[in-house]
Formats: sequence, C-alpha cells, structure tokens
Amino acid sequence: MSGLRTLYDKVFDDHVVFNDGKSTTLYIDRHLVHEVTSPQAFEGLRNANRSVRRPDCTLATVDHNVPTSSRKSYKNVSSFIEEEDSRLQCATLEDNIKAFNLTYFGLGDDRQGIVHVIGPEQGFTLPGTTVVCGDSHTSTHGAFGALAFGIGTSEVEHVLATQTIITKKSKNMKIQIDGPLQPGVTSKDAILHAIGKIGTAGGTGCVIEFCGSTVRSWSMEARMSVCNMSIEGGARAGMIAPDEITFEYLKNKPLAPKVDSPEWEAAIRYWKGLKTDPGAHFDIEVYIDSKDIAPTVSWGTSPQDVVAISGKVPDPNDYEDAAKRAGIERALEYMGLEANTPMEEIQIDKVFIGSCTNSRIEDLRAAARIVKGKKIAANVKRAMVVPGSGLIKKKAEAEGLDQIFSEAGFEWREAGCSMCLGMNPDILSPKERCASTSNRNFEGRQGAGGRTHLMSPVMAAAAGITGYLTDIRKLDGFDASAAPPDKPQVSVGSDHEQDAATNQDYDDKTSDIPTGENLHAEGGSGGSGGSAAGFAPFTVLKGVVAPLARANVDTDAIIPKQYLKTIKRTGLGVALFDQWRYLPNTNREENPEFVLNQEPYRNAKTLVVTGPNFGCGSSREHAPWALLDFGIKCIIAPSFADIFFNNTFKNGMLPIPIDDQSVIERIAALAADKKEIEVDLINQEIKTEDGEVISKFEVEEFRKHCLVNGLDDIGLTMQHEDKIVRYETKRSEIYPWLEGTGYMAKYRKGPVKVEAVKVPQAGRRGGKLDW
Ligand SMILES: CC(C)[C@H](C(=O)O)[C@@H](O)C(=O)O
Ligand code: SF4
Repeated sequence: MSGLRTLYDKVFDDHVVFNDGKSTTLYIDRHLVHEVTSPQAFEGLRNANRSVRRPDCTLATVDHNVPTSSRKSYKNVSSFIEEEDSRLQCATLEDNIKAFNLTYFGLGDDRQGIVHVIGPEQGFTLPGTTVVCGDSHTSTHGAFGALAFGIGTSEVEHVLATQTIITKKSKNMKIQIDGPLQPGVTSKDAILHAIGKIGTAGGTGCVIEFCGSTVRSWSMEARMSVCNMSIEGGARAGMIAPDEITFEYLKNKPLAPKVDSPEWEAAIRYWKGLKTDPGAHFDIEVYIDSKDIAPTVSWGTSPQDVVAISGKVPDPNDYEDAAKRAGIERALEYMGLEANTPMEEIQIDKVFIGSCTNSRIEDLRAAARIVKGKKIAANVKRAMVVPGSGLIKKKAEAEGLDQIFSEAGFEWREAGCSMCLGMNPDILSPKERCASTSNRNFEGRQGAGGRTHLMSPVMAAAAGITGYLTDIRKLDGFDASAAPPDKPQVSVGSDHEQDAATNQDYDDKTSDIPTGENLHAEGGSGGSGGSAAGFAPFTVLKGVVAPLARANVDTDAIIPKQYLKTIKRTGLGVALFDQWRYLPNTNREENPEFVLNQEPYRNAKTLVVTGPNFGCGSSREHAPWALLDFGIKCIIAPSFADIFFNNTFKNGMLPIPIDDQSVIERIAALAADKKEIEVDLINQEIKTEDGEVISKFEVEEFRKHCLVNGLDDIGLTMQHEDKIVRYETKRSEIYPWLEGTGYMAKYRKGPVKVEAVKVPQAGRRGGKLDW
C-alpha cells in the first residue's frame, strides 16, 4: 500500500465505525427519505419496536407519486392526490414522519421537491459526508465530494435504526475529462457520452471520481447532472472533489454551517483536504477529450445506447456478436426505429424537461434561452417543464422563465419526479416518442409502450421547437457564444436562500399533516406484517432453473413502476417481469413465449441469466420481493448491478455471479432440458441432479453467515452500540457542523437527537445471536 488515497478512500476511511475483517460498518451522516421506498422500512422499525436514531440527520419529502398540477387549492394529501395507491403511499409517509419525529417537506411547502434536488438546495448535502437514500440517483450528491449512494428498503430500515450501513469497499474508477466543451455541448452530453463509452456495467463495483479541467469548470448544477447518472454507468457512486465553486454554492444554504462562523472555517479546512492524492491508485481509468463530445442523444432502451445527434440509428447487421445484434433489433423494434435513420429525422410527440438530472435553475434558464420568442411545433402534443423543487419554481418565476415557457407552448408544472418515471399522472401513451432530460430510457419507463430519447435541456427545448430530434447547433438563432460552456455559472447562496423563517412558519406549513391516526397498532400502516428482521435460512436449494437469455435486465423490467405504490413487501410475484409475461393490450393474458409462463419453469426456484448486469437501474427492493414472491430464491448470472445484488441478500436470497460464460451456458442448457440443479451454499457449489459439481462459487463470508443462519443484520449492528456511540462522540468533536443544527435552531421545539435503543434486539427471530 502506497498510503496515497483517492477522494473516495478518504471519505470512506473517515466514516468507518468498525471493521471486523469481514465487512465494514460505515456511519451515515445524511439520510434522505421518500414515499416509495420507506413504508416497509418504517413498518419494520415498528414491528421490532425500534426508533429512528438520528432524526436530525434525516430529511423526508414526497416526490415520485405527486401530481404536478397546480397546488393553488392544495389543502392536504388526502384531498389532493386522486389516485388511491399514490395517496396511501404519501399519507403513510406523513404518518411515519409524525410518528418518528422527522423533518418533512410536504406538498404545502416550497421546499418540497425531488429528493436529490432538495438535499443540495438546503445545504443538507455537504462535502465529505456519507449520504444515502432509498433511491439509486443518490449518486447525485457526490457532486459535493460526498460519498452518496442508493440503498434498498431493508437498508433504509438499517440506517433509520442504527445510522450505519454494512458495506464493502468498492473499487476506484476515474473518468477524466479535459478541455473546453464545444458550443451547444453540456455536462449532460458529457455523461451520456461517457456511458456510451464504458457501458451500463462499466462502473459496476466501483465508485467513479470525475475529474479533469472540464469537470472543474462546471457549476454545481452541471456536476450534479453528471454524478446523478453515475448509476447509469453501473457505479455505486460518483464523486467530484469539492472546490471554490462548491464552497460558493454552499454559502447561505439553510443547513450548511453559517458563513464565517468557526464551524464554517473548520468545515472549509476539512473540505479542502478532500481530494485525491497525486499518484493514488485507480483500478480503472478512462480519459475523454472534450472535443470528442457532441450533443448526444439516446436511440435505444438503455442509457448506453447513445449517438451524436449528427449520427444515425445503428444497424444490427454491422455487429458480428449475435447477442448484441439481437439486443439492437429488440431495441429498434420497441423504439419503432429503422436502422440507419439519421437521428435528426426522428419526429417526436412530447417533450419533458425535468427530473433529478436536469430540473435545476440553470437547466431551466438554458432551455428558456432556446425557446424564448418561439413556439413549439404543431406535431408536439405536449411539452412540459417540471422544476425540481418549489424553490426553483419560485426562483424561475421571479426571473420570468415561466412566462417564456408558457408563451412558447410549454406547460409550467409543480415540482416532482413527473414524467421521469410516470408513477404520477404524467405519462406517455403507448408508442409516443419523448425528448426527455431524464436519465433512463428503459422500456415502459415513462409509460407502458412509451419511447424515450435522453438528452440535455437545450436539446429537449430545441426538439420542442422543431418537432424533431434536433442538433442544437443548427437551430435558428443559436448563439454559440451566449454562455461559454467552459465558464462556470456559479450559483451563489441567494439563489435558494428562501426558507421558513420561524417555528410558527414551519408549523403552519406542516399543519396539514395527519397526526398518525392512520397508524395501526399492529403491523404498521396497513403493511404486510413482514420485516427485514430475519428470514428463512438458506443452505441448499434444489429445483428447476429457468433460463433467461437477456443482458442488462433492469429493475424497471423486473417490476415496473405501477407496482411500487404498495406499502407492503408481499404479493408482488404477480407483477414480476410484467411487460414480458403478459401480452400487450390484453387483460393480463399470459405470453406463452415467456419462460416463466411455461412448465416446469412456473415452479423455478433459480433463474439463470445468460447476459451480464442483471438488476441494473433503480434501487427498488420490490425487484427481489417480486422474484421471491414468485418463488425464485437464487439467481445465477455473469454479473449483477450493485444495489440489486445487496437487496437480494437482505431478503434471504442468493445471487451468484459467475464470470466463466461456459459455466453459465452449461447451466442454461440444463435449464433448457428441464433438469433440476442444486445450489449448495454451505459448500459453495452448484451441482447437477446427479450430484456432479458444475462450478464452485464465491460469496462474502459475512453475507453467507447471515443467509445460512437467517440473521437480521440490524440486530447484529445494534450489538455494537458502544462503537456507534464512540464514533458519534468523535464526530461531534471533529465535525460539529454535521449535527443537523440547522433544524435544531430553526424548526424544532424539543431536542432532535433521540436516545438510541438501549437493548439490542435478538439477531435471529427466536434464535441465539452468535456473530
Ligand atoms: C423509486 C425508486 C426506487 C427509483 C430508483 O431507485 O431509482 C426511482 O427513483 C427511479 O428513478 O426508478
Ligand atoms: S430518476 Fe426520476 S424518478 Fe428517480 S428520483 Fe430522479 S426524478 Fe425521481
């Protein structure tokens, strides 16, 4: 070991609560919570009689399910949200934040917005912190030099209860981008270009540090767009070393330390050390010359399917690899595109400017500059602008951006995730084509059968004006010198300074929240009664194995968004692979071609996937819940996306990555022959029906131990209460600005730090704790 450390190494090291040689327990500074991935976690806490350890370090909002229609007559969630499941999920969050004494920005509050927009906007996200959320795009916060990553619902419960997470060190990856960007090219183009280069599995197992002169020149908004999409590159997190631009952005943010206070000075001293030591080792290095980045758009159904706007739709015949060819053919069919069509000849139906990638003030300003004085094309049925937060909306209105958009024919909406994933009323109809500033173009992402083309805000704005995917550089009146892209557009504090001024103000804003009467005494808010606490031990699994010949199977495909509105963990098997399992335009008539609709695979206990990167995309733990509910406990694949991989273990399931493709093919052949296989976790072997060992496999010792014994890792962590307290004491001394003092001073009447639960829960239901 050279002793030289990367930015990631430094932040990781500073958060180690303990390392027992098998896994590392990391302290979490900031926990963001939203309505989709939290109900089951709160239910688990309630079932185990646990409290939230650090309400002062936890911030909740509603974003995914909320309608983006006018809130002029908004009174409360129950009367405002029409769709029943969405309403229940939002109401459940409100019940939970009352019951657990958490800070919450609801629909009546200007500070409400997409969770990854409001954290930075409030100064909740700070350099050098660990930030988690039950959401894959938590990587956004890495733009501040934070170690920020998405987690599943079981881990949400773990963090709520212990303020820690059990983890394993990732590899270090560097993406260096140098030189000034060309006119019309933005950081969104840079990240789309980078993902096209490395692929959606390129960053698997890694934390990416983005560096180089191009990155240094970017504003915080531009940096957030890039770190946001690290997850689309397969990485656990993306990070950018903090610098003067970061510090400037944080000045006067409500929850950042007060400028010029001793805390601010101490924080700046610490933050300035948060950079990679020259000569520190990276496992993977990627270099990009900014001259090679053009305005970039996606053509297919994966974020790696990108091309310069001046390019053409790819031709499957140009690819020798049969699997690759089949993948492109499938994507073209879904997207309704002909090979070799120039991208600029693709006509669109809708435009969406929003999402946690591109809904910040700078994005809206850039798009407004393009549409100013113009009108959307006649073929554009709908064009929407959805600010990332209520405060951004206000700011934009103060600058007259809403007028510019409205005059051009765009709808000016209220804050939320909106059409990024259509869990709310904003969706595409089947076959509608959308120019979108969001981050995922998976099948059905913006609505069943909808077709998404990812791009930057200026490109989406230009598409709205012409009605076609458009090269921004050719748009009438495009002024290449208007905003030199290599000059940082620094957003200073006053941009987002607005805040609830007094306790009374805060109380008024939250007075519409119910008081917890919806909470049931048993089983939480109508949940399944299930919990992450303990599961059936996994030792040997023998049974039918179903073959699935696909690569990059995303969690939207495993279970689409409409099923995420549940507050339970159970009953999701019926929705597993929904789009592939049922014929379109039928009343859930089974597609006989799909493997899980065939005998004997309906009873499969194991899935063998022949392509890599299974479970990529969102952090939804609903994906393993759906598999488990269907009966699948083990998945064998060449590789897995990190968050999905974690989530399976938390549910007593075993994912087995096998990089020898011949072994995968052999198991797939046995599966095709309807033969059973045996997965022996104790001996770490996969065997034929006759007991012949097909392959050995690796599994982390700690995870194996938990699986074999059906252990609840929250209980295990709570046994180390003394170490957590020791870490917290040290943290208060060295990093006093992390205590959540902003909330204490402004919004709270009582103390915010509740005492941790003193009596550790048993690690195994009814069993002996032996770890
Ligand atoms: C709902 C949530 C689990 C999901 C995510 O983790 O990314 C969502 O935000 C998405 O973008 O698909
Ligand atoms: S990716 Fe879309 S759905 Fe997910 S958090 Fe961001 S805006 Fe919301």
